[in-house]
Amino acid sequence: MIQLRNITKHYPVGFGKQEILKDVNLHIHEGEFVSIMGPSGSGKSTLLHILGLLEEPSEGDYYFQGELVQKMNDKKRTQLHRGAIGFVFQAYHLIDELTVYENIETPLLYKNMPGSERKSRVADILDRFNIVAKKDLFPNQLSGGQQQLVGIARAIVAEPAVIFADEPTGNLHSDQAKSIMELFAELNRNERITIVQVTHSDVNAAYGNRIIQIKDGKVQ
Ligand SMILES: Nc1ncnc2c1ncn2[C@@H]1O[C@H](COP(=O)(O)OP(=O)(O)OP(=O)(O)O)[C@@H](O)[C@H]1O
Repeated sequence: MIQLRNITKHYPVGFGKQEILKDVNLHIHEGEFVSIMGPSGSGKSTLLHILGLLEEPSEGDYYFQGELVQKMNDKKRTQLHRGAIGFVFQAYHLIDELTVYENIETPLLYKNMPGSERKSRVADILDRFNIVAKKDLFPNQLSGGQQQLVGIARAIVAEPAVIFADEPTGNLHSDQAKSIMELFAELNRNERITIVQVTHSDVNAAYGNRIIQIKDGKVQ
């Protein structure tokens, strides 16, 4: 599903450049639940952003579902963002001015889905995540764990093939973290959604079926 070949990423620093990712080769198959681990600053988020089409690599080839990402036009990338890819951020990134319901509905508005289908999809997700009673509240009226649930609900409402999650439980208590991880494991197992998470936690990594270690920008 995902293949990286000789990916590098560097940023200009003074007259030189700082290498963040060095010659990364990676294969992620459909249905895997992969955890990316490594020390702070080793390039985990940078790698995840490249995988999630939020950043461009400096060199190398990235194939997503068999297609070379560099050759995709903006329309195709936008399509992938709206359909195939869900991204979950550590800091939730919900829209403060929208209610829980509206936040979750947003990705479906971009897909030109009929109103009745939109309503039923959002209702299903609210029900499944046990947040029906919160649907008219705004993000700042929710706990961190509830906000992250909404973030995940928004990421999966359009039924993506893959979810990229950057330390999704980084700001949560351990019991909240546990329910989020159980939810990911269930989505992976029952709905065959491929999951790639960045985590510092061995406990969270154990929910997946493969660990990718990264150190100094290199996959070990
Ligand atoms: N836009 C940027 N410009 C310059 N350097 C950057 C930029 N983005 C990231 N870096 C650098 O790239 C390195 C790797 O950052 P990254 O966020 O990928 O690490 P990480 O492994 O996710 O770290 P952490 O576990 O602390 O979140 C860091 O040294 C960071 O300063």
